[in-house]
Amino acid sequence: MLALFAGETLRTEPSHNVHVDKCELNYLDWSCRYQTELNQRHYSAIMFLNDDFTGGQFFFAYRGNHTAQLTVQPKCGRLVAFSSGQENPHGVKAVLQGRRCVLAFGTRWTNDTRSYPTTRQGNWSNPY
Ligand SMILES: O=C(O)CCC(=O)C(=O)O
Ligand SMILES: [Fe+2]
Repeated sequence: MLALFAGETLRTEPSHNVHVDKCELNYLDWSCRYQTELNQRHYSAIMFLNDDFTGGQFFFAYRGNHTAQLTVQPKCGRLVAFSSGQENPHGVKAVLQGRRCVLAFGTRWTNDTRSYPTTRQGNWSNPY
């Protein structure tokens, strides 16, 4: 059953599909394709900037499917931080009403100062 409150839109598709920040997921076998790019993320964080909307929960998904394992209710000032690899597939449920604002951080912890190509070249590999 789906309850709809005043002003909400009927929307069920996620606002942000389940994904992994560090790599591109192949949804057929949930394997990861890594980029050898300097912008590859190691750690991610999301800061919620408001909570005057409905829906839009952040969730960590079970590996291998798109359902929520752990849901985080957006709250202004709340920070969710996690490592960016395959261990943390996540997404955002449908925003039903209002505007959802977040600040997304991505960090890369490495002493590696080599420069990497900024475009995908051939097969991707994980240098780490
Ligand atoms: O908006 C969010 O809560 C998550 C966004 C996200 O997962 C991302 O930018 O990679
Ligand atoms: Fe993400």
